[in-house]
Amino acid sequence: MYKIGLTGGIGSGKSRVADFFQEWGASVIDTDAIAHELTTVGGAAIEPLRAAFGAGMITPEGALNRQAMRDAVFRDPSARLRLEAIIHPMIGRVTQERAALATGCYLVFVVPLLVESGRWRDKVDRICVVDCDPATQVARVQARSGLTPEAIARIMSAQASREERLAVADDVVLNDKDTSLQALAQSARILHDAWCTAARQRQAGTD
Ligand SMILES: CC(C)(COP(=O)(O)OP(=O)(O)OC[C@H]1O[C@@H](n2cnc3c(N)ncnc32)[C@H](O)[C@@H]1O)[C@@H](O)C(=O)NCCC(=O)NCCS
Ligand SMILES: Nc1ncnc2c1ncn2[C@@H]1O[C@H](COP(=O)(O)OP(=O)(O)OP(=O)(O)O)[C@@H](O)[C@H]1O
Repeated sequence: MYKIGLTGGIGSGKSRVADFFQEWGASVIDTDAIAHELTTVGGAAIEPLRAAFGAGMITPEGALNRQAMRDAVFRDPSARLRLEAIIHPMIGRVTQERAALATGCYLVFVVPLLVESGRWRDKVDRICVVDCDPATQVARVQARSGLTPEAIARIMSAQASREERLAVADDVVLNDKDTSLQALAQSARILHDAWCTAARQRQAGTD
């Protein structure tokens, strides 16, 4: 199956762009959503996280205390690495299981840390970056979550830079402060059409 790795910094608009591709017939696997499933009440990561970080990181209901974990890991890189060492292999396994079942004209993996992980280049046909200026990222995340600009800056400093992402991109969707949702849909549509064509050509070549 033709595979796309879709990435971008926090608040760049990855989920919005992935929603368009899904509406147009692609399969979408969102690793952020998988991380949330693993850390909700009864999620497979809860007990390993309780053992590694203590009961204070788990809510009375049995979900991950996201605010406490956010405060811990984006202030302390060693804590972030411990969290990632537990949860990333789990995310990887679920991602593989879902990819094996995927249908549609092509498959999109939404991966916030695609560039950082360095493990995706050989797993996808195209790397697509949703590109956004950092000030707009901060404004969008603030509007969505109410996090302070300082908290958002800490998260962004744990991520690749705009330049590092663009350096590995095969395709770029610009989604900066002047990009309307209509313009975003238009640029996404151009990529969708190109990927469908490439996927069909690949299929024809293997028939
Ligand atoms: C630290 C946690 C609990 C904070 O939860 P919160 O609800 O505030 O954020 P959420 O999970 O919705 O993530 C929002 C965005 O933060 C950024 N982010 C999340 N984890 C990381 C990370 N380890 N490094 C850098 N940025 C990250 C991404 O841009 C992501 O889209 C959560 O982000 C988490 O469990 N992170 C570890 C899993 C992970 O690495 N996820 C991202 C890639 S799959
Ligand atoms: N071009 C745009 N015009 C207006 N709002 C936008 C635009 N692009 C994205 N947004 C809004 O900005 C917010 C962030 O977008 P989105 O959730 O798609 O980003 P993301 O890259 O998936 O972020 P995260 O990494 O935090 O999950 C959302 O509320 C979304 O609706």
